[in-house]
Amino acid sequence: MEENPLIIALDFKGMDEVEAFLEPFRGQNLFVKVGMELFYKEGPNTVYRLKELGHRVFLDLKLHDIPNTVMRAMKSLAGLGCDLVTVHAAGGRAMMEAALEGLEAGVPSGLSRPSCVAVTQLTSTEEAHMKTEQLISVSLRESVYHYASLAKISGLDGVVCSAWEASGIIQRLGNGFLTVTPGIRMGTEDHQDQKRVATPEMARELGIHAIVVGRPIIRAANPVEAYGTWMKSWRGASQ
Ligand SMILES: O=c1ccn([C@@H]2O[C@H](COP(=O)(O)O)[C@@H](O)[C@H]2O)c(=O)[nH]1
Repeated sequence: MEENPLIIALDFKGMDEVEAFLEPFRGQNLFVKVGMELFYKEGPNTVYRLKELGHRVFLDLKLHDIPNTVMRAMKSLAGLGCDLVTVHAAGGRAMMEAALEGLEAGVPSGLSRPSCVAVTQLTSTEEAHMKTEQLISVSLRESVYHYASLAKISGLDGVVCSAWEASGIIQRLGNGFLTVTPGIRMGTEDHQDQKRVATPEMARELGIHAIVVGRPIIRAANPVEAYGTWMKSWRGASQ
């Protein structure tokens, strides 16, 4: 993964909106995230078009199914040429190993396989809800650390977690294991449905590898200006 990317979540209804959003960024190579809304509407052409425009693509479909199904699905996704994909760690070790097997089998010759990271606990989850709804009795941090260890043992490249758990994961599993963190907001912003949030400066200080930012940039009045401001906060003096 390129040094500490800020990944823009392209949470749009369709490619028309994506093209309009990206037009003012022409000439810049971004790292963008395609989620379920866009992929379910537009399909693989989304990835082909974004790659043609020179962007890196995080295809965030959060696969969670039986190992055989995930293996076969990952084989298809690897053929699209995306750079990063996701599974849910709750699917278990056999499922995560199957995901990697599928990615390795499906990657076009001459390309390296997409990195694969596991979602631990969604950044919209609070500890109280995790305990009552998932019946997990350990702390949310412990649950995230457990899922992260499982992902590492399964051979994955890293995890999606919140900034609140990231430094603990890096301490436990090493700096080579990626921490990708959504739930990033400037101090004064509306958190919307995000619960475990941090600012870009905090994320940088915690040693996080990549942040994911959607609405604060894609819904900004001037997205190019907003992206510049966010990059400055995220990269600090090195920007
Ligand atoms: O735990 C998770 C996993 C994925 N996401 C995704 O990241 C973006 C965040 O968008 P914002 O608009 O900045 O809240 C979105 O696409 C989610 O699907 C996450 O938020 N938390």
